[in-house]
Amino acid sequence: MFELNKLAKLSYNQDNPKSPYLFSGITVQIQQAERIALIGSSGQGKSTLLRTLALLSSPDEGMMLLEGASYQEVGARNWRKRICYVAQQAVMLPGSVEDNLRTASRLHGTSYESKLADELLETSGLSELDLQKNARELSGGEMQRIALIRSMLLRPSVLLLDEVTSSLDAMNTRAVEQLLQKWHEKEGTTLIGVTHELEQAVRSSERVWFMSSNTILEDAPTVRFFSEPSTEAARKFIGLIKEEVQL
Ligand SMILES: Nc1ncnc2c1ncn2[C@@H]1O[C@H](COP(=O)(O)OP(=O)(O)OP(=O)(O)O)[C@@H](O)[C@H]1O
Repeated sequence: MFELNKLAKLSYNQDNPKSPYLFSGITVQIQQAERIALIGSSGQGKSTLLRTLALLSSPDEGMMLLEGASYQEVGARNWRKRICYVAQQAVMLPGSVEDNLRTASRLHGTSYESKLADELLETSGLSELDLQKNARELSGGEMQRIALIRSMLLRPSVLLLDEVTSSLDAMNTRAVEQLLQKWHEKEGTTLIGVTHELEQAVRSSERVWFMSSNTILEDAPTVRFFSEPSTEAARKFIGLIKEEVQL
């Protein structure tokens, strides 16, 4: 369904003696709808990888295919309709919350599904929100959920989630996790989510992509990754986080 073949992005710092790449040699396949957690330490390029998958940044080498068609064949506009990136720092466009929710359908020429929007607002804990409110006056957590719903309304094949619950309290985090799980089951959407919370990765994925050494060093079922990581880097990473959690 979605395939990356030797995908690479050059680093800003070309003089780095270790590698000229931020990441390289990324070869993975997604055969059917999956929930994938993209994890790894800070600065590995997780966000940049997601942005590249959504064609918000171009790959420097390698190939990306969606249902057998390359990103060049599909074209940036159609590609971005089908593979949506939801940023950690949600960006609200000028206007009301409703204007924001309508943006994606307006841009892509699809119809706005107000009933679905209401359902998504309710399930993510935003049923009380005044849709005529200026979107830029929302709290960080409200903006994150509106940005997520704005993308979901496009019904993409792949949703790329960049720490989308980082501004939410525990209750709303769970609500959004459940919303995404149901969406994945109902719509068959593939979810690829960056998280720094390993418990969240365990709760909300069946597969892990572990980024280290400028690539996806491990690609494994979530349970196996956390019980028997096959590289020293992953063992260290899991161990460090466990220590932090105990503190
Ligand atoms: N071509 C590039 N594109 C984007 N970032 C690059 C590039 N080359 C080098 N960098 C650097 O690499 C890092 C990549 O940051 P990015 O946010 O993608 O990593 P991350 O793994 O998501 O980090 P975090 O977990 O802290 O959010 C940044 O420090 C950035 O300056």
